[in-house]
Amino acid sequence: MTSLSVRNIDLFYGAAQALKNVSIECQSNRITAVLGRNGVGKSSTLRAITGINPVARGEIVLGETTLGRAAPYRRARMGLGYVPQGREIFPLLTVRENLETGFAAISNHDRNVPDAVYELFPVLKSMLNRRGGDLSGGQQQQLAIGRAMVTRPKVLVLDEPTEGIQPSIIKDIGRALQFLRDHMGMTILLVEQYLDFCREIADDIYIMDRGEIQHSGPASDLDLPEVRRHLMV
Ligand SMILES: Nc1ncnc2c1ncn2[C@@H]1O[C@H](COP(=O)(O)OP(=O)(O)OP(=O)(O)O)[C@@H](O)[C@H]1O
Repeated sequence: MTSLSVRNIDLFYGAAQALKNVSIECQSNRITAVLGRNGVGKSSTLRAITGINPVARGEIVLGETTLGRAAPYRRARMGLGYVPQGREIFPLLTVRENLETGFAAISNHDRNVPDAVYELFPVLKSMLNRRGGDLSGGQQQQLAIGRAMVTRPKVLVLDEPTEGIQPSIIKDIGRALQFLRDHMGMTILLVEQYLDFCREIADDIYIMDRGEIQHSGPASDLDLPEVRRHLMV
């Protein structure tokens, strides 16, 4: 059981500050959601956590380990799984090959696809030899989560897993994330614009606006009018 702490991070793109003093506590075995409109800094937060973009200030701690300047592949080996925005499936590789790209982050004797991937997403098993690019958006999202599961993450971070996906598959994805929390001991952080999905599956919710955390607390205590005010364009 591993927690993830984001502590007082600042992140810049050139002179533009995208994140200001952002702190997020993801407790072990809980689902934490960061909600916010387009462009408020959600993806930047995940790119700081995964090490794709360096932070100018603050620290990120995975379990007991401060990540410092560790490269993304090292973070993956330490147990950090990442499902990027837009899924980043390889369109010309098969479903099986896409899943196997996760092997790069793990040691030789773990190089297999866990049964749980096919139990959670049976459609992947039936489409193993199809090209990634032939899958629907929802199937690609399931494949992206399956690929992250291949790396046996202790902490899984997901960038807008419901984006562009039909409601029935959103429900499947919500159930899958709850299964990973409840039965595989994963700590989950997701960023989203879809309030109802977060209220349904998250334990803790943070609201982000203009690069800053504006509000946080247990999902059961959400001040809905305040949250909707931050989510309005
Ligand atoms: N590579 C980059 N170079 C310069 N500015 C960037 C870059 N990536 C993001 N930004 C800017 O940083 C701010 C935060 O963007 P970010 O993508 O983190 O927001 P977001 O909340 O994830 O939005 P979205 O839902 O559109 O992905 C925005 O003003 C955006 O234009």
